[in-house]
Amino acid sequence: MTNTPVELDAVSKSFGQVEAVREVSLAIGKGEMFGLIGHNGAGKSTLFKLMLGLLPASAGRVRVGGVDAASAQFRQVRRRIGYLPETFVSYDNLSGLEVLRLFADLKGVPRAHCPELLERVGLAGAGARRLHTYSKGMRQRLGFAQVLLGDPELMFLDEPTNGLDPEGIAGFYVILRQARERGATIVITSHILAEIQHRVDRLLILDGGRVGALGTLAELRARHVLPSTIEVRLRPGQAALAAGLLAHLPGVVVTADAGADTGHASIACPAAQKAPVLALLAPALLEVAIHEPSLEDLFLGYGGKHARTH
Ligand SMILES: Nc1ncnc2c1ncn2[C@@H]1O[C@H](COP(=O)(O)OP(=O)(O)OP(=O)(O)O)[C@@H](O)[C@H]1O
Repeated sequence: MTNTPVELDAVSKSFGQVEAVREVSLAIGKGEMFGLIGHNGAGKSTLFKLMLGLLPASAGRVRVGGVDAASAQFRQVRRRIGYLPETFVSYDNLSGLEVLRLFADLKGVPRAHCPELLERVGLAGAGARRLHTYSKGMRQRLGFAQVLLGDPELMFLDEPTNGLDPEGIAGFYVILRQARERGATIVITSHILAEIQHRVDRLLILDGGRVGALGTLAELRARHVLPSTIEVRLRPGQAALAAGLLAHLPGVVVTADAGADTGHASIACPAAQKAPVLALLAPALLEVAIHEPSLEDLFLGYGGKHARTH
């Protein structure tokens, strides 16, 4: 695959009056783990379908694997892509192993790989069971096994950890890490922002179908100056004084426990003020913890405002 497996150039998609995706331009590099987040109705699934060639764009150009997604040659590229839809649905009266074999045939992958794949996703003992007996998490695991058939160079995973237990989630990310080690490119969506924020290289926050923000978590933090939070415990009687001590520092807001003197204060603080705050409090400081703005904080500052559920 090319060095830029995904290239979107001013891509838009409308369904009647609804502009689901609006002028999105984006390039995802080979080996990148790329996160796509946005509120319900922000356009994530539509963008996935555009990148998979399942929907034609209304405007703009979609190139995946170096090939135009609207062209006849794209069928060849699609064979090298793994896709996990938001809900993995298959034939309920087939066993897990039979379903996987079916997908192996469709992808042109030897059936002999199927039992090993079931084992990798934690379904070794359940391959002979029919799908209608599977739990939600087991279906998701089977869907993931289907994605891994043929070691795809590019994976699109739509809320892949939905329904997985904590052990399943940890195992899932181990498999993704192994896939990346062999050079795979991964595009992932999730509503569980804490889970993906330290796992993706870059993020796109879709806001009402548009690019709300694009970059690494560090870049987004730097660009959209959100305060860090410094939690401190000070010597007895000092917490109430902290507010006065820090009052002249621009942008610093102190919230101290009222009433009981726990010595605890929470300080919202622009990045540039962290060192001066700590220097001023140092003589009275017993404990300190610094929390940087999370992806959730950033998200609520962008697309979070614009949920679209119609
Ligand atoms: N086939 C369709 N026909 C009409 N409107 C559609 C169709 N598919 C999506 N939409 C609309 O396009 C917008 C974007 O939907 P999309 O499913 O891409 O959002 P999403 O970000 O994946 O949402 P969620 O987080 O809820 O899965 C929504 O307003 C949705 O109602």
